Amino acid sequence: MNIKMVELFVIRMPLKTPFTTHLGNVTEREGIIVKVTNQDGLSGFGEGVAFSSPWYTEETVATSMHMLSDFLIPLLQKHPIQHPKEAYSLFQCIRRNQMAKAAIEIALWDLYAKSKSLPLSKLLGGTREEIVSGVVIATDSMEKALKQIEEYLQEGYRRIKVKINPQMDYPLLKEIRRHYPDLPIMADANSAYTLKDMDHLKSLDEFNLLLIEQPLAHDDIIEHAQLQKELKTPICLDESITSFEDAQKAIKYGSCRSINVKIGRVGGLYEAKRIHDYCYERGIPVWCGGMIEFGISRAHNIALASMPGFTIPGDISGSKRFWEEDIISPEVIVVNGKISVPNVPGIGFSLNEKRLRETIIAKKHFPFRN
Ligand SMILES: O=C(O)CCC(=O)c1ccccc1C(=O)O
Ligand SMILES: [Mg+2]
Repeated sequence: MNIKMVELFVIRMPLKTPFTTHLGNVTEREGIIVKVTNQDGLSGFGEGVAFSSPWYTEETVATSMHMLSDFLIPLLQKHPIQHPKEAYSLFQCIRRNQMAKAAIEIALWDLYAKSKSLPLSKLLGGTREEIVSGVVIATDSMEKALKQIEEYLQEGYRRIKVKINPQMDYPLLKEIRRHYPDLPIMADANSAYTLKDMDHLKSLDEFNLLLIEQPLAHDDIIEHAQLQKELKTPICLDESITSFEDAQKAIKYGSCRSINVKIGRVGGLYEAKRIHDYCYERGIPVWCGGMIEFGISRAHNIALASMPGFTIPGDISGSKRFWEEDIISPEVIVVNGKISVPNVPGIGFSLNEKRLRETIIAKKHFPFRN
């Protein structure tokens, strides 16, 4: 791919409103923007989606910077590749660290798509011209949740997801259903329950949820299979699926009926596409998850979600959901609940250099000798 330079930029922005789950509050977001430039002067962009602390997965911004700087970029320097799908096997000698791997792997996909003058969505096999957007409600009170839902519906969103936990589930969902009997609703537990809560979780079946996401342990697929046998509501796995093999096992053993595909959590677009293809062949619906991300990762999500198996609206909201001003230009906008898939080479959005300068807190560069 004739790489000439890789640059890493750590940026930081406050969220417009705090994002609250039973695992804590996110009020500020740090992330890593990756820029890969080739000999022709074309650049591809990626984003590292690990958080500042390891509350969602074990990775952090600092561990990602370490992996990228000391292992992943040096591997690429030593072993030139012809196609981005080779990065996945090149990185296999490093255990896990999926978000660090994805950060640079997706930049290679963007660069490759640009070098072939193809939209990334088309390169991946995407077929949609627009995708249905969804928005997540993550707040600490019923009143705030209802107010946010009303506002988002007014902005055009057509599907919501609410964060739940044993202290805040049945009454919250009951109240939302009372106001919106037909709204497509998902509930995401981020592992707030155990099998002891089986009867309690069964009581949520009455709300006709699209699905319940990751009710049990973050690394479990065994007990989820037990739970799915008893629940009418489809279980969707998020945290438990960190690779194609995890997805295969979860489906084989009946641990879930849908998968939340996050590019960062599974180590890149190649692996995300493999999970999609496997599920698509078997009629298992998938959807694209979110990471409170900046625009570069959001743009990659849009390309991914244009593939035919992404039949459930994802957590892909507009740039304005989290940011006063996003890091991309133009920003991602939601019109009538939908986002259009760009039809220009690569991810279809460029880096907003002014916003980068305003939010940057560290940078590093890695020249390549060819
Ligand atoms: O980006 C978004 O829209 C938020 C999606 C979300 O729920 C989330 C955000 C950060 C970490 C984990 C999760 C999750 O899906 O569990
Ligand atoms: Mg989740």
